Amino acid sequence: MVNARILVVDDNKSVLSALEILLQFEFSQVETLSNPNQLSSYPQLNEVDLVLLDMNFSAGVNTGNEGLFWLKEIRKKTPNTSVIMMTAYGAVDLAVEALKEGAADFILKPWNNDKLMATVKSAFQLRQSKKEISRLKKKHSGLKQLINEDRNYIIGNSRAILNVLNLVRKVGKTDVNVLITGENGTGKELIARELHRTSKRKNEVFIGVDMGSISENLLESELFGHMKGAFTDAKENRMGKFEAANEGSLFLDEMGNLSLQAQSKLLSAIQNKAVVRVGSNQAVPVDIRLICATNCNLEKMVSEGLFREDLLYRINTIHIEVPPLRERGEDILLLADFFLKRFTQKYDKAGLRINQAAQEKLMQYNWPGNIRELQHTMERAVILNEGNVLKPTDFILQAKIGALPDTSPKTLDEMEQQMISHALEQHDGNYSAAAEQLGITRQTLYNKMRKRKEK
Ligand SMILES: Nc1ncnc2c1ncn2[C@@H]1O[C@H](COP(=O)(O)OP(=O)(O)OP(=O)(O)O)[C@@H](O)[C@H]1O
Repeated sequence: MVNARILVVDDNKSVLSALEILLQFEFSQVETLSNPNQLSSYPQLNEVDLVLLDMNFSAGVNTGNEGLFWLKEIRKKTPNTSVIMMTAYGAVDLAVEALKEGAADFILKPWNNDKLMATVKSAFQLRQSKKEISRLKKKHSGLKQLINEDRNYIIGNSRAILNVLNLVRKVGKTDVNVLITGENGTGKELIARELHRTSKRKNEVFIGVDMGSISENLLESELFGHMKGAFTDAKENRMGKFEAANEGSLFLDEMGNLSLQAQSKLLSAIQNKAVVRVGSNQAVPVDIRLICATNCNLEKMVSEGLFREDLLYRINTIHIEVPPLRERGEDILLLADFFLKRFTQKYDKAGLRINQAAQEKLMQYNWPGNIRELQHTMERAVILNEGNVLKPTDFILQAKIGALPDTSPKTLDEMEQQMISHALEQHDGNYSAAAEQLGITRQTLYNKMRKRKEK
């Protein structure tokens, strides 16, 4: 028994009862109606799965117009309900017209029971498939929204970041491939998301792949997908990131970590605008906007034979360089404040602020880990602080020597700056104590700090 609600509309009572008896064998709910005028107020018509509708109601009239009229009415009221037309006059042109108006199928009277049942069942299945498609479409668009959710804002007021954002706005609208370079933690992924958000693909997905974290033997299947049985763990067919990003943007991070073999496979996918799943020999076309990122100098890698020049040429139609945080001095406090707000909210520590000396400390540090390091530093400070004020000692800035660019002072000026920072840090931002340790007056220390800010 199929769980479906079916309504038969015909002014001939014997047709109604014959069809009711027949259909009840297969369908759980069969209802009948002899007057189509009652269709407009029929209870929960939108929950009827299928209507079997006569084409001619007024005695002696057989143009089919009445049936077509009621077909249109039903389609208007409940577009998802399937309608099968019934007529004793098998005019083909009438059938075609009804189908054009959206009827699911056509039955001729007198009907053959088996044929009628087959027609009704397949119309019902079609309706179920349409319902499923519309449910999946809704789910798909909900998922896309979730994936693209705008969780991150690009904070910054420095000339350097404003230039980058300006370029993003210009390039975002186009469909060109973009290469984003910059040190770790400078915000390359955020820029990539912004490019997607400002593009015409913004309602499609943004798929990110960290090329550095995928092992060589899995890379091809991750990017291009695989067929069931292609290798031991391939238990079923799976699409890769290229196919998943179809019509959207594909962000390939850590491009400098790709082996030459992987580079050549990637190049062929980009050139052909198609991928071949591992274990298949069929090319699947893909339409993606490619955004790549790296902290490596790919040009240098090309000259050393470590990166394919033709691949570099393909991926860097536009090159965006994201500046390190130390070159965006005026953004440090802006970002610190942004993260302070985020983490005081997250850890329920409203009212926490950063004092002047701590601000100096943040300003003077050179942030080798860039914005990610600042973000972690702020989070740690907010978690560990037990008062209302974040002081220099709350900020543990311990750049690991190996991971640091060379920060040893190269000029007298730099050495002085480091000594001042160190003294302030040791004395928790207390200017008098720091000045005493440095063997200068408090005023001289102030003057030096002021001059430094003016530079
Ligand atoms: N301008 C910014 N405003 C606010 N948050 C930022 C900004 N730039 C980066 N961030 C945050 O800093 C963190 C690091 O950024 P992101 O991951 O984009 O850097 P990345 O350059 O891609 O790093 P990696 O090279 O390590 O992949 C993220 O949490 C990001 O949200």
